[in-house]
Amino acid sequence: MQGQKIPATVITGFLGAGKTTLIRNLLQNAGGRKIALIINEFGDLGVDGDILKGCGIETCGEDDVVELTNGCICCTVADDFIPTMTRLLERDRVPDLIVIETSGLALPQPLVAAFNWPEVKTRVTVDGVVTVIDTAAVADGRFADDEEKVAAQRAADESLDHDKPLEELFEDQITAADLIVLNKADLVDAPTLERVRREIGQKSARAVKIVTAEGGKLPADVLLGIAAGTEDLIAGRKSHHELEHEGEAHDHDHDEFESFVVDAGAVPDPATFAKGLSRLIATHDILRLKGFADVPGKQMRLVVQAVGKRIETYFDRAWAPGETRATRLVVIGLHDGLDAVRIEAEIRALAESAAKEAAE
Ligand SMILES: Nc1nc2c(ncn2[C@@H]2O[C@H](COP(=O)(O)OP(=O)(O)OP(=O)(O)O)[C@@H](O)[C@H]2O)c(=O)[nH]1
Repeated sequence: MQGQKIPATVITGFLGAGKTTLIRNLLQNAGGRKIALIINEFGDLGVDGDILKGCGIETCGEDDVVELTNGCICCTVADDFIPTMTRLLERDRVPDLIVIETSGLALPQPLVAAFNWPEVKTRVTVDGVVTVIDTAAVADGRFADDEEKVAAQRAADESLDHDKPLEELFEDQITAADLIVLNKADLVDAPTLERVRREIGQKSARAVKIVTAEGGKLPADVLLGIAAGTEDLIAGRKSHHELEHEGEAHDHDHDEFESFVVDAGAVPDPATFAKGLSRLIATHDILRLKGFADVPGKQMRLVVQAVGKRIETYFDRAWAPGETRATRLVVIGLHDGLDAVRIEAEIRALAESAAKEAAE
């Protein structure tokens, strides 16, 4: 029994798996529950929080969305997460439910362990850790790290301890799960979905429930009310990093990943811009690119979302009065694979050439 503690649901999963999309859907089906959201992102541009704030769902006002952008939540527990939780719990009307979206690069373990801190433990319990998976990316082998590349990196720098960044992080997020969502089921056929389900089932040491979803659409009852009390169990779900450094005082970091923000000019022709971005993403092996674009003559803001080569653009809301219309994109990739100067110049050139084409 968890008594009257407030349930908190942790939504984790790799970059672009569909965490924000799933949360948006959950908010729409929240059945009047007052939900507070804590959103953590890798990169200096708060895109997810901004998208959720802009979604106009009644149960979720601007005050109910707290963004943590000072790095991955697993590394900023003491400085960011605990104070944020304390402030939430001091509010006049405490939420019925807290939903936490981790960054796509976060290890869920340190975050869940933080629910054992005295400030939080008496008031909140982790209802469940929901791990969202991009089924199409798994099917494409995105998380099976390139063994040759890993070996070359280690040979060049013996001190590297996170030698398989993508694969390990992916496995750590599965290890922490109380529920696994195979999202983007629409992008694969039925046999592929079954293959991925088996693969993920094998990676999970415990018999964790696996469900499939398209567009993160799942009934709220599937995601909520798991009543796992995960904070009491997390010590048994160690990450690769914790296993490697057991008994040592050792901080982990995210040095193997990098992000930067690009400011580009207005984009009169979103379709041409998106096509160019998709080519650029493939050339530079960018893991994730997202942000907003200014399309002249349009009242609405354009959202740009890319996960690997797959790119999506849509208008989400009108630019607010006083808000500066701008094109800003965050780019995330592996540290040794990103040439930030070139990528920035190429994105700017793409916006310019899209502008020229529209003018002709
Ligand atoms: N085809 C398809 N696309 C999806 C699905 N779910 C999400 N997407 C798209 O995938 C992209 C990333 O979705 P997000 O919900 O932003 O992913 P995220 O996990 O929050 O991303 P990060 O916070 O950057 O790690 C967006 O373009 C979504 O529209 C799905 O089930 N099918």
